[in-house]
Amino acid sequence: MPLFAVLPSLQVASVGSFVLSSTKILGVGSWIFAAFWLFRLFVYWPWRSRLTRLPGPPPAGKVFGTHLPGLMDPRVSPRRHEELRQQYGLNMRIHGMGYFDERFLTFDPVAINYILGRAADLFPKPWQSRSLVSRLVGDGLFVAEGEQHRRQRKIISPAFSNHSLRALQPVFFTKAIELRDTLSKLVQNAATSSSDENEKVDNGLVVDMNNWLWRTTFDIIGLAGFSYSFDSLKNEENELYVAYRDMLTIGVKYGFTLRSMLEIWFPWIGRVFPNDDSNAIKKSKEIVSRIGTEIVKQQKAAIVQDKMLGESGKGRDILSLLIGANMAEFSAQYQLSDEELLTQISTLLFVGSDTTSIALAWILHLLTMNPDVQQKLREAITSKIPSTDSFSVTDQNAIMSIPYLDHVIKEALRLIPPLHSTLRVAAKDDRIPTSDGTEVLIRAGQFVHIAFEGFNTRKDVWGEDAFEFKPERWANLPTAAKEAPGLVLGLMTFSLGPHSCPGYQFAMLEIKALLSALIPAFTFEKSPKDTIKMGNM
Ligand code: HEM
Repeated sequence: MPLFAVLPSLQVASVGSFVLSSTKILGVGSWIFAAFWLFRLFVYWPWRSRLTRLPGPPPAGKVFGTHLPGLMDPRVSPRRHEELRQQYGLNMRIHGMGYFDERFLTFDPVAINYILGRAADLFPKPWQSRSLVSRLVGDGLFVAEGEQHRRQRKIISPAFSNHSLRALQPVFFTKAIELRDTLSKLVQNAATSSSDENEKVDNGLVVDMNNWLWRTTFDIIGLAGFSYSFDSLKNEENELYVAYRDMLTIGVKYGFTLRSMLEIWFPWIGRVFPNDDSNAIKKSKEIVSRIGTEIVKQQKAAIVQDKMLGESGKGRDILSLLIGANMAEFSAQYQLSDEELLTQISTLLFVGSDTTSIALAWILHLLTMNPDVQQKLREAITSKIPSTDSFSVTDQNAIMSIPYLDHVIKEALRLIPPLHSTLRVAAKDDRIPTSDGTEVLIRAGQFVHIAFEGFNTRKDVWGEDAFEFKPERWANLPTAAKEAPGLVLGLMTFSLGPHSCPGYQFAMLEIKALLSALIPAFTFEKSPKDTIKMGNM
């Protein structure tokens, strides 16, 4: 009724009553909209969901009860996943934002292969999480879906080939040695000076390894990614370094606020009501974009010049290989615009530095908890090369094929994957096959949780000691672990399918170079502050 009463009055309204009538319409419209959503949320969705048929933990509360905190918080999630798996099997139903939001949680290799193998079309990343990342780094490879993703992936793949990555090996070792020498100086200075910003303990020094590793991996991705020198190991003043670090720090903090969630649905809020955080992100993005555009321009010019001189392929960093592939004739149908090339720089910084530095920090942590493994690793490295002061190309190649080094890294990546899970959403109603031959019926719009850590620590695959750090297991893997299909390096850590990590070999080479410089030079112990304590050998 109110709707009928309002509509005619609109046609004859004076300015004043027009405002009044519009307000009424808005009010009524909002109520209809809200009623529609409530009906959809509390009646239609639960009614149409078929995940109810799956086993799963009881609802965590009446209306908005959720299982997410236990599954998303890495401090508790590994054990929680194991509990759930033991109680409900490989495939289960969980609740996301409330009882109405039924989601599919799976540890089943058949289901995961089906979902991630069709990620681009049938199970894309949810637009909400893509929008969060895209606001920081643009629509690069990590965010793109469908045809846009296929094109970008096709062009970027050759840059991650074995051959291309081997050519980057010297960059990894140069930076690894620089880090080692910088830390050595810190330890030596601490021994001779009476005061130091780092805390001295016994024969060593407490050092914030997170910070040093992040600076090193950032320098490496700058040089190997696009021949750009951040030199952050020397100081943290480079304009692009500061801009990117600020953007990421604020972005991660900002990403979990109510305002940021609202901005996902109503992006105009950020434009109409800017605040300090959104201004800082905007400023950082402008700097990244300005310097990134210059880098793309220079690289393009260098490639054109190389071609004219008949020296194509001189540039060996990821971006130049990418631009080279983009300019090649075979790629005409996949060609990326300059804007897309620019977003690949932000994407490389986003996915290529933090992940590796987090992995390294956890590896060092695990080595402090297992001094016997640390010692064995040291011996494995020093027995392979004559001197660890510098690394010849022969030494570098020898290091890359030390089995125990490989096993230590894979075991750490198994136990503590830097990205602990991924989320997908069903683009349409579908039937997901499972390993027991049944099918899970999922409705369009329902979320799928794939927990990398939960998959990597399945006791039925890895054995009762699945939660223990045992690099030796990689010398003789259980049959079930060997047989899991489609995995990268036998792990779920790098995901699988069309969105799997193209940088996994890059990361392995980089981590190997850094460990082989650090482990022979220092002993790492757990510090009283729970940071990693480091002492001279
Ligand atoms: C230990 C280190 C690393 C780990 C654990 C890791 C893990 C992952 C995972 C799990 C994904 C898929 C995410 C998802 O689908 O939700 C991913 C994507 C990606 N990673 Fe890595 N990554 C690492 C290092 C690197 C490095 C060093 C690079 C580049 C130099 C890189 C480049 C990428 C790119 C470009 C994507 C997006 C791929 C796509 O969507 O097609 N990653 N990574």
